[in-house]
Amino acid sequence: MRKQKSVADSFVIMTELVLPNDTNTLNNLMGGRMMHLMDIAAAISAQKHSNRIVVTASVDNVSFRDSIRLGNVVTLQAQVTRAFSSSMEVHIDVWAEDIPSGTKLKTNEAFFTFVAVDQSGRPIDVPEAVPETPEEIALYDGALRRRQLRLVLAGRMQPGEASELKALFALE
Ligand SMILES: CCCCCCCCCCCCCCCC(=O)SCCNC(=O)CCNC(=O)[C@H](O)C(C)(C)COP(=O)(O)OP(=O)(O)OC[C@H]1O[C@@H](n2cnc3c(N)ncnc32)[C@H](O)[C@@H]1OP(=O)(O)O
Repeated sequence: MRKQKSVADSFVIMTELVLPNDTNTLNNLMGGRMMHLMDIAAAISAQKHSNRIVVTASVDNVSFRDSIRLGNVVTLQAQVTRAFSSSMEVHIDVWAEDIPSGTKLKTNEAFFTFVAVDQSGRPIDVPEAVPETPEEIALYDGALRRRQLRLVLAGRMQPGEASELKALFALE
């Protein structure tokens, strides 16, 4: 039987201070730097779940609605939502905090997919991820639909095979 792990065991929290080297000429955190931080936090979460080396396979859309300012404290929270065979979906939330004014704003959210690999870079199976709280269950339930959508967009799945998407759009 496949090993099971609670999704909560993959929870990661990472905190960074936005320094001058991280910003553009408007003193806002650069998008690429933010993506780097998100990739690291999410990868650590996937590693905690799989106890394996992981590689980033895809990132779902990341939008930059609010800028993060020089001197803000950035908090990233990542957790595996669901594991498939060798791949894991990780959900990540990002907050920016201005400590002097005491304000904290959620600025970004994204889903990353990581694949666990062996020493030769070949995909290797990971434990099942078991959700427990209502929020974890909702993320778990939506993960198959998101997986099918990203695999169709990546040209790795035929739209006709995407059962969850067909149900969503009533394609037949
Ligand atoms: C214990 C360890 C300690 C280590 C302590 C170090 C700590 C330090 C922490 C810092 C950690 C930083 C971590 C950065 C992580 C990088 O940034 S890694 C660099 C960027 N990423 C890469 O270079 C990956 C390049 N791509 C690849 O290697 C291959 O395409 C992949 C992803 C392994 C897939 O290989 P493949 O031969 O196509 O395999 P295939 O069997 O077709 O698919 C395997 C799985 O991938 C999924 N997949 C493939 N493509 C996609 C896609 N586009 N979208 C979604 N899923 C996909 C498939 O659906 C399948 O999933 P399952 O059905 O098995 O669940």
